[in-house]
Parts: sequence; C-alpha cells; structure tokens
Amino acid sequence: MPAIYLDHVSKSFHGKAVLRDLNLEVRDGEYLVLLGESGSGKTTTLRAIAGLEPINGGRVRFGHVDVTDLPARKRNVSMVFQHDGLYPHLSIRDNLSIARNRKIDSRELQSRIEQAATILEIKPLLDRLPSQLSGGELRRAAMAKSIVRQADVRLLDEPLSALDATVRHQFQHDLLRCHHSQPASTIHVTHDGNEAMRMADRIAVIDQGEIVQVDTPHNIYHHPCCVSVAKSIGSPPINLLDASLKDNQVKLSDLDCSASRTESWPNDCSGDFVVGIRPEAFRVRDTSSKTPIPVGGLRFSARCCWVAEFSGVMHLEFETNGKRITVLTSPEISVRPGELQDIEVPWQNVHWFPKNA
Ligand SMILES: Nc1ncnc2c1ncn2[C@@H]1O[C@H](COP(=O)(O)OP(=O)(O)OP(=O)(O)O)[C@@H](O)[C@H]1O
Repeated sequence: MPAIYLDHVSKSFHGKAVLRDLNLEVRDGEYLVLLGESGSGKTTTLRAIAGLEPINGGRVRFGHVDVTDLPARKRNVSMVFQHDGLYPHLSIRDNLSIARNRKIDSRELQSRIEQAATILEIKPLLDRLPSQLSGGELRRAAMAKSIVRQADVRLLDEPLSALDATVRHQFQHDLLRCHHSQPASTIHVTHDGNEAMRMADRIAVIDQGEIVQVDTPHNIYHHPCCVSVAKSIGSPPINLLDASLKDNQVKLSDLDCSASRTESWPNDCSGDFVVGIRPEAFRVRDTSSKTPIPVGGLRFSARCCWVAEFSGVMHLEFETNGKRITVLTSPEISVRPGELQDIEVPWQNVHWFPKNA
C-alpha cells in the first residue's frame, strides 16, 4: 500500500484560506491521527486526499503516483464518516456488497464480506437493516465496508464521536484490530487528544490549516513544539503560566515566585515566555512526611481549593495570585481544601514557549 504525501497543499473557501501550504507524509501502512480543534481544517484535508474537494495549490501523491488530478472514484480510497453512510433500505450484507471498488466475482465478494464480518464481529447482523443496529454496531458495519473495499488508503473522520464511553472504548480496539488485519495507510481525524494518544502510530497536529508538529504520541506529549500542540494533548490539560526571563532570573507572576538561571532554560533566554507544566509534573509536599522536597526546580506555595479522587489519582486545584493550577498526585499525599502547600516542579518538567511565537 502506498504512502500518502501532501506537498504544499492549499485550499480556500470564498477567499478564506483553510489549508495553508500544508505538508504531510503518512507512511506506508501507518495509522496516523490528525488532531486539531474544530475548524482547523481536518475534514477538508481528508476530502482533498479523497478527491472530493479540489485544491487550489500543491500536490497529493499516493506513493509515486500523483493523484491530484484524478477523480475520487479512481483513487482507491475508503472514507468512513462519523455518520455511518449505510443505505437504510438495504441489509448490512447488501450494503457491504456494493462497497467493492471494482467488479469482482461473487465468490471473491462473499469471501471479503465474510472476512470483514469476522474481523468486526458483525456476522449475526448481516441480514438486518441499519435501523435494527445500535450505534456501535453501525460503526462496525461502516468500517466493514472499508475492509470489503480493500482500499490502499483509509480515511476515518471522527469515527468515535457520539458513542458512549463503553462502546467507544470497544470500537477503538475494533479499529486497531481491523487496521492490523488489513493494513492501509490510514488517517484518523479527531479533536480528542486522549483518543489520539491511544490509537496513533504518529500524531499530526493541525492548527489553522497548517501542520505544526508530527511525531509519536510520546514525543508530542513530552516535547510539544508550541502552545497549541501542548494544549491539544493531556487530560487534565497542561497548565500555562506567564513567565519573564531577565538577567538570569525567571519570574512567574502567576505563581508569585522567582528563581535563578539553570542549564535547562532556553539558550536565547530573555523576554517573555509561556511556561507549560503538566498536572502530574508537580510534586506536592506530603505534610505527614519528614522528607524535604528535592532541590533543583521551581518552588512556590499555593492554597488548595479543590480535591477529588478519580480512578485512583488525586486531582487537586490550587489557587495562587488569582490563577488556578491543576495538579495530579497519588492518593497517599494527603491535602485538604484550604491548606497552604509547598509545591515544586523539577526544571526538566517545565516547557518553555516564546510568547506570541
Ligand atoms: N464547503 C465549504 N464552504 C465554505 N467553507 C467551508 C466549507 N467546508 C469547510 N469550510 C470551512 O473551512 C474551515 C475548516 O473546516 P473543516 O471542516 O475542514 O474543519 P474541521 O477541523 O474538520 O472541523 P470539525 O472538527 O468541526 O469538523 C471551517 O472554517 C469551515 O467553516
């Protein structure tokens, strides 16, 4: 199956640029998640690849083949939308039968339907109408169409949206099982950072029609290149605080604290920055412990204003200088609302982003 290349793709609607000089490579057989806020251009990107939306500039290639000027029906792409796209008057079997992209004999067709129904566990549903299926079953049937089609390129537009939590969790597994059983170069579109982290080989973050970072989920999480990428991943979201650096001193007015220069600060260090700190990067001093907080980080005091435990993790909110910060700790750390706490962040867990970059 071919890799997908978007080279300097641009697209405007009524004079408004929606894709701006967009470059992206999806490797052969890769499961790439395209992550971005609503309106950032995700669906337009998929439609440009599928040939459903003409582009204003740039090229789209599948491997060595330039498909920019090919009509959609000649691209061998399967697109799965958030709505299932099944014909309501046809049984699931008949919907699958017409999903093939070219004429194949009936034995081959039956074998593909059998394979798709087995992978997606919809065999008992084949003779039902779409109206007789649950939301999760409809998504599996829609995905089965893509297996029958045997497309080289698979485009999934918000395939997990509007499913309840249990079905969504199951369908995530179904999608990956499907991908591994019949690999295709795949783009899965979502605005949900957790979903991207769970599913992607690599994540491409799109912001206002531009790809701002492409990397593994680990690197996107731990080494975001800018504030928009840092914000796109993580639950609870990253804490973003104003900082200024001058004469080897950093001042964080939001935390009412300052500290001296260390090696981990940006090289070109003076001016205004936004610092990003993940909720789990803070260390809260356990008041019942005699062990001091290790040195080598940012230190400040803040008053706890909210405590709750979810799934064995303590979620704490602290207030300092009118700014709220979110902290995750283990349940062994005992903190109560109203208490003033010493908090530290090791320097290596502080992300620096130039302000207004
Ligand atoms: N056919 C169209 N005509 C005019 N504007 C359009 C058209 N299609 C999309 N747009 C605009 O292009 C921008 C990007 O839309 P797109 O659907 O690609 O975003 P998205 O990231 O997929 O958003 P969402 O997550 O909300 O689906 C939006 O501002 C949208 O209003």
